[in-house]
Amino acid sequence: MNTPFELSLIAPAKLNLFLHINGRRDDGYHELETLFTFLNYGDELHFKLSTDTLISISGDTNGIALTDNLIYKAALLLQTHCKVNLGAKINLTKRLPMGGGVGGGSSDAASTLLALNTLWNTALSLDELADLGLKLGADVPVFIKGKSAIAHGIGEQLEYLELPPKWYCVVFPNQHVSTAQIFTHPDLKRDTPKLSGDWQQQILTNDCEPLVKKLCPEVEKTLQWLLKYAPSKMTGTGSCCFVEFASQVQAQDVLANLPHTWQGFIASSVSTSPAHTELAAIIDK
Ligand SMILES: C[C@](O)(CO)[C@H](O)COP(=O)(O)OP(=O)(O)OC[C@H]1O[C@@H](n2ccc(N)nc2=O)[C@H](O)[C@@H]1O
Ligand SMILES: Nc1ncnc2c1ncn2[C@@H]1O[C@H](COP(=O)(O)OP(=O)(O)OP(=O)(O)O)[C@@H](O)[C@H]1O
Repeated sequence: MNTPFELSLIAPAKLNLFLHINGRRDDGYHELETLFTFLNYGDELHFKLSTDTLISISGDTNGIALTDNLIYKAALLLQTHCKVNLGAKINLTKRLPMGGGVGGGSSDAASTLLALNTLWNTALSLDELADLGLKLGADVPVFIKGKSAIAHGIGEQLEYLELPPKWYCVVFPNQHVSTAQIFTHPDLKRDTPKLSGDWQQQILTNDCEPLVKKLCPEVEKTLQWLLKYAPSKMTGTGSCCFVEFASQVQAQDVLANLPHTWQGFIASSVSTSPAHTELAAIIDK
């Protein structure tokens, strides 16, 4: 491969198909077990190499200050860690709702690490990138590794598995939920026993759901409305809710009937992150 000067990469959404909280560590982080799948839908990032060391972001920055943006933080982390004397001009097309539980910020950070590791020729392994990514957020490693998995620990210990592809309708009830607020709330259920035996034979829930429904009536309304179509669930710490189907038309039907006050999208799930599929195609050229 000739090292490219620019490249585009998706930052896909994730869904937590279940999320069990098993306890709280002394540092405040929670021990959890959660099933991650990736969606063929996400933010779009474009990276252009620059020969100075500046890192800039244009496009849909949505009022996030440059130095708070997880894209910038990821780029700076890799630049510093590998002592890179190059920079990057990064453009963001934001499609994933922020504070929606679909992992947009973490996925942006992961795709930035993956793309710049190629453009800057830093050649870190996925394990090394995932270790760096964990400094930015508990969800970053799964996006770096790019395979559907049950995560243990705080979300960084990954047990990979293939999942059959499904179609999802994901609904954002126009309410942003702060992950930190949910994890610090006294009423959060934190005592689900760890999975043992075949996880597919067990009752799988999202332990954040009862609390988020109480704090955000709009989430409760969304889950109720979706129930007309299929069993509804919330992803991560909310606020997005989703229903699963075998076919695209069923997911499309839900989206077509969505009340105007909410936003939604449909997407198919994939066991390999589309960021990895796209990057492999670029590297193979
Ligand atoms: C709940 C999930 O969305 C499931 O996918 C993630 O585990 C959250 O991952 P994330 O957004 O990357 O999380 P971070 O940015 O690391 O942390 C956000 C906030 O959630 C809390 N947090 C996060 C993950 C975890 N296992 N326990 C926690 O208590 C942290 O205290 C922090 O205040
Ligand atoms: N590039 C970015 N995209 C989205 N959010 C960002 C970004 N950079 C920083 N943030 C901050 O991170 C917060 C959480 O963003 P994100 O959209 O990842 O939430 P989430 O989908 O609920 O994540 P998770 O499910 O991982 O908890 C935002 O409210 C925002 O302040």
